[in-house]
Amino acid sequence: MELELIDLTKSFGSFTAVDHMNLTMTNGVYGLLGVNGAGKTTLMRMLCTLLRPTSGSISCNGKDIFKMDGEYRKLLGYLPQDFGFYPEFTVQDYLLYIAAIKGIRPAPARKKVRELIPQVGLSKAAGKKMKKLSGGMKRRAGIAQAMLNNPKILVLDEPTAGLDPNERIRFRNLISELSEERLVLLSTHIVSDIEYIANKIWLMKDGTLVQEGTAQQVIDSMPEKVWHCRVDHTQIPEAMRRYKVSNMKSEPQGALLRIISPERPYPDAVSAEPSLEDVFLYYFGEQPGKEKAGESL
Ligand SMILES: Nc1ncnc2c1ncn2[C@@H]1O[C@H](COP(=O)(O)OP(=O)(O)OP(=O)(O)O)[C@@H](O)[C@H]1O
Repeated sequence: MELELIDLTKSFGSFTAVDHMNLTMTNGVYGLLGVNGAGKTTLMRMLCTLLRPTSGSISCNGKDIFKMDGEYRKLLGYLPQDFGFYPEFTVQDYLLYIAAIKGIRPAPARKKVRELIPQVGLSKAAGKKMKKLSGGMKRRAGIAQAMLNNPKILVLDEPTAGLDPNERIRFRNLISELSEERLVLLSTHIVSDIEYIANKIWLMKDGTLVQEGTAQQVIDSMPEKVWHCRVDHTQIPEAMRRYKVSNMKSEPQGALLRIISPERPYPDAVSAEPSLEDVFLYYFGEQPGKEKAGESL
């Protein structure tokens, strides 16, 4: 399976949400990381043929996906950010209903639903109404609906939004399990969602890719260094103004700061191993010294 984006662009009026993106995906997990408004959903909606590009193309194994029509949709599973469900339906009925919409015949649909429910960890909830499920369970039901046609391409838009840490871990494991012999693209603005499971990470900002590679390659790409330093309480505001501070731990005698900076910020600062969180802050955090909106009011 190969998906190729060539010069892919989507504009809404004069605003360009996805700006001449070029990339190729094969089987494995791809993590699309970016802040709100980066263009992730727009990109995913184009990949699912729900939005037409303004220019450029997307091809699947060499064929234009917009010309493949039903053939492409058979290969595709999609979990939108806000997926609709019928609150009064049980999990099982909901999945059977979606299977019917997808044109899967009743007997194979029942078989697939029986297979998927335990796979997404919903065995005990199969007879529960959708409205009674926790956020994590709903998301898992959402993944199950995207998997009904056994898709070769699985697109998940912010699938971990609103999940608690346990549900996040469970979810990550599920994605890893599902990614065998499949192309999985998932978007998030939470680094830990993809740090350990994505074979490739894309950092997306203002409609373009600012960095790509394995977690380690993305970490190695950061041109600045990470420093640990202890400062007095009175120095904190100044440090926050001058530097990108990726973490601050307050202690009785001061604060332990994690700073991203090209040079040693304080004489006693010691250099630390950068993490993907630091890279995220480096590319997406506010510039030091910039006034925050409303600060002068
Ligand atoms: N139909 C539309 N008309 C006009 N502007 C749009 C439309 N859809 C998206 N945009 C704009 O395109 C930009 C990218 O939006 P998009 O939803 O793709 O970002 P995102 O990275 O998915 O963010 P989020 O995490 O908030 O969903 C935003 O500035 C958004 O306001």
